Amino acid sequence: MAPLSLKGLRKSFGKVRALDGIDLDIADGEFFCLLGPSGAGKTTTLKAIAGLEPPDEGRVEIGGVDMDGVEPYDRGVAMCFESYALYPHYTAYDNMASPLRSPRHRLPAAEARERIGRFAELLGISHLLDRNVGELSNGQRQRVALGRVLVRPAAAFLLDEPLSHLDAKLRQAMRAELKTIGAVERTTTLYVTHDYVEALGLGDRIGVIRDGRIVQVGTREQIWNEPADTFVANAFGKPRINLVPGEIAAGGRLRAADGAIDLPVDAGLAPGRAVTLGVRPRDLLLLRGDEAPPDGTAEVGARVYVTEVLGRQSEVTVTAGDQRLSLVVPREDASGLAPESPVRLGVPAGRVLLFDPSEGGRRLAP
Ligand SMILES: Nc1ncnc2c1ncn2[C@@H]1O[C@H](COP(=O)(O)OP(=O)(O)OP(=O)(O)O)[C@@H](O)[C@H]1O
Repeated sequence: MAPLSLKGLRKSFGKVRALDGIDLDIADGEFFCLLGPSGAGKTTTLKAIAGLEPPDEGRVEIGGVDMDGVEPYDRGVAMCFESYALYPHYTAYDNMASPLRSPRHRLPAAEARERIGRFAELLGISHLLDRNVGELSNGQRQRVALGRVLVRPAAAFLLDEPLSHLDAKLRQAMRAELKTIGAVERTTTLYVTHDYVEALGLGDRIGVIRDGRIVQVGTREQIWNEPADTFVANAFGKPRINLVPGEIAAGGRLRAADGAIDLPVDAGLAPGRAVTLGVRPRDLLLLRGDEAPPDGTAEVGARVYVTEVLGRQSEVTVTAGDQRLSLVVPREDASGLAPESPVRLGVPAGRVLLFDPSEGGRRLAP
């Protein structure tokens, strides 16, 4: 167990700047998720920590020790790649056992067997241990690869999309298992994903990375309720957050969607200032009949564009003024909503976020 600290990491591949000054502190025993789109620099960050891709500038510290000049196998980290590197002609058991047979991590045979058995059980692969890895499905191989990483006592685990090849149901089950394994082992873990559900479900804290920089670090509540900018707001939630151009009007009001949205705001912004209003689809209300909006909720007239059933809920897309908005409502509330039907929405003023339309869309309020 050890804290991880990255200071000003930079790395370029030719003209591509993969890391553009990564600063990150992960506490001892913390489960930290790094979320970002393809090409953001996630894998390069892990490789820099593991010592597989030395940074051009900056520093990696593990357990307070500067890793400059320390060979990968001396860093005490165990890394799991998305492209699991397994020995295809070995059994799953021998693949999991191989790190424990190396001189550096050798464990007494009985202890190794016990650990392998325990992790195989947690990962649901006990029945596969005698099979050659070459005969396994991608999802099974991925679990063996993960097992091979976790079985070895390490100062930190670096996991690169370790569940990407599992089907949705198994993925959900494994997320829960992983969290338990983390709690049991209490090992500092840096977990890389481009799946926001995974990040929200697993991370003690989450870091959002874009273009080789960390855009925001926070708990799931902070990232969800106070996204640093429109990029972070867009990265979490499906359907995506509604982002609507608007303007601060006189008397502390916000007007958006060509005047269709008119809300009181308490943002301390000067009238005439352009803003982007953000509101999540699950925060919008569909007002029924002549139901009055609850306190603190503004009413907005709209027309149904399309509805789509998502299990027990429905996504309703409406047109308000010159904008399309998505809302997610209980399925029964959306039944009978034909395209073009007029509807009334409730926009809770307390759930509205304001962003700067320029300056990278940084959040202005609350
Ligand atoms: N060995 C390399 N040679 C050249 N370019 C590289 C190399 N490794 C990474 N890059 C580039 O650096 C950038 C960051 O890559 P990286 O693999 O870290 O992203 P990522 O966030 O892990 O993406 P993904 O989710 O697709 O795996 C990308 O533009 C990538 O093409």
